[in-house]
This record gives sequence, C-alpha cells and structure tokens, in this order.
Amino acid sequence: MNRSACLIFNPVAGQGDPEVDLAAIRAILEPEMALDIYLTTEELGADKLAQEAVERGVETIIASGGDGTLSAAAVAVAGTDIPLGIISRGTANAFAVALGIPDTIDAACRTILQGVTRNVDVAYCNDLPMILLTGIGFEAETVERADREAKKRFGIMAYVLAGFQELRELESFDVEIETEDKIIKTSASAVTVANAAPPTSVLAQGPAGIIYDDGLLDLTIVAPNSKAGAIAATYHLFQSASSGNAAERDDIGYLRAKQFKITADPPQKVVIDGEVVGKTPVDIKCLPAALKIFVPSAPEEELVEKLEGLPNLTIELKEPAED
Ligand SMILES: Nc1ncnc2c1ncn2[C@@H]1O[C@H](COP(=O)(O)OP(=O)(O)OP(=O)(O)O)[C@@H](O)[C@H]1O
Repeated sequence: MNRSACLIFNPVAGQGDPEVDLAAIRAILEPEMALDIYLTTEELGADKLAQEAVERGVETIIASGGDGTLSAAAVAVAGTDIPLGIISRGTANAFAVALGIPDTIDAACRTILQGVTRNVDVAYCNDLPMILLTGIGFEAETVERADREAKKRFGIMAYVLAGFQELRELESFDVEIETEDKIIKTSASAVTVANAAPPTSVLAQGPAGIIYDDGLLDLTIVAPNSKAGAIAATYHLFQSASSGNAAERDDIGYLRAKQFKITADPPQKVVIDGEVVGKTPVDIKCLPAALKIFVPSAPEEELVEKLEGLPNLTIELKEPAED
C-alpha cells in the first residue's frame, strides 16, 4: 500500500446509516490506501477539517457527505495541488452530478482508486468561493424554503415542492449585468451564474451543458411575464438540460463570460452553492483550474435498458438469429 488520504466524513448527511456507509467506504479503500478518518461535528465542519489537512500536507483529501460537506472541503482544497476525492451521501448530490462523479459509495470509491484527476474551475462570488452556482431571485428563495427537516422527509422532492410554492409569489426585479465587455440591463425573476451545475438546477440551464473547465461562467436570465409563463419557462429549461439544446424562448437569456457584476433593484437574496449568503450586488469571477478532482476515467455509460426490480422478472437470452 503506498497511497494515503485524509477522509472527512459527515455522520449526519443524507438518509443512509452512517456506520454502514463508513464501513463500506473503508472496505473498498483501505486495502489500497491508508485512511486517516475525521468525523465532522456541528462545531468542527468539513471546511476546518480540510484546512487542517491541507496544512498537514496530506497526499489526498476525500470528503464524504452532502453538498454542504463536499463544497466546504472543495473550497479549502482549491488553489492547492492536493487532489480531492468525493463520496456523495446527501439528498440532491448536485456536486457529484455536476462534475460527472458517480453518486453511489461503491462507484465513487472506485473512481478515487483509479486515480484519474481533472482540473475544475472555481469561482468567487463577493470573495466567497463557489464551486457550483450562485442564484439570485427565484432560486435563492427556493433553497431557503427547502429546509433541512423537509429535505430529510421528502428528499429531492423538497426542492421541487419549494419551487412550486415559489411560483405563486413570483416577482420580477430590474437587473444590471456587467461582464468584461458589456453591460446588460433587463427585468428578471431569476438570474443564475453557474460554474458547474447538475441538470436538476433547472434555472442554470439556459446554455444547456455547462462546462466546468473552460475558464468561463454561464449566466442564465429567466424573465417570465406571468405565472403560466414561469411554469412554461421552467419546463423549457428542464427540457434544455435533458436534450442538451440551448433554451430558445424570448423570456430566457444566457451568456458566457469570465466575470459578472450584478446589481438588482430592489436588492435580491443571493444563494451560493445552496447557502443563502446575503443580498445583491454581487461580483463573480472565475479562477480557472483551481481544483483537482478525482473523476471516472471514461464517461459513465448511458443505460439503454433497465429491467431490474420489475416483479416476477425473468430474462432469457436467445440464440442469435441466423440470416
Ligand atoms: N456530527 C454532526 N452533527 C450535527 N450536524 C453536523 C455534524 N456534522 C456536520 N453537521 C452539519 O451538517 C451540515 C452539512 O450537511 P451536508 O450538506 O453534508 O448533508 P445534508 O444536509 O444531508 O445534504 P444535502 O444538502 O444534500 O441535503 C452542516 O450544516 C454541518 O454543520
């Protein structure tokens, strides 16, 4: 065994049994790598534990928990040369999905063992690090409504329910967006700036297919003029994400740039990577390739068939037909 890692494990993340999860991780990783295991507590979070690991000069840092734990560890590791392994055990697992990392314990551990890394951009919003996205307006409100209690009970549905509640109170605001080469003024109900985003972050999907290692950020403006329009726009963005085709409605705009300065009137709440952090204005910049992450060596194969789990299932393989 010649590899070693500091494993930062959140024992309260997600809905699984933490003891079973930790035992599964150890069973796969420990034959190949010496693990130094730290459990997060309410007082001592993944941010502090990862910072301390960076200061000790560890070879690898592995974070296991929900998006909060993973983002906090990523932020501490950003700008160093230490590679980060991700074992996602949260509700939405946005972080893993956005970066193309499997979200089962088994596949995530095997990804780390394979040892292939990729450099990922990190953005800073008002000097706070952001790995995934900043939401202004609609998305910000949605996150606030999907509280921890609801997430535990309803899982990812909590976000969807919160989104529907939000539609009833849709409000638009004036927004000014300044990039390195232009200033845009419009009205909007939501402005989302993404470095990386999973397809479930619907409001980030204007350009469809957000590239996390191009040194650029993707901004999506959603500006529906009625509640029905808001539902239609949201659905259109959902389809953009699934089809990979950029949005085409008049009430959706998008652009790519290295940096954005955004002001809103009236000022809007701002959410960075799922945490409400304050209000506009914001200044967001991209720091290219600041984070080194373990990723699968080849993209996951898309399932063309799924039958397991069907009642009374039998599958019989036929002899190849003669022609
Ligand atoms: N031992 C602990 N006891 C109580 N709270 C903890 C402990 N360790 C971490 N936390 C809290 O867990 C939160 C981070 O949770 P994390 O995002 O990893 O999981 P989650 O909320 O289940 O995931 P998701 O965001 O996907 O629902 C932080 O607010 C942190 O303070």
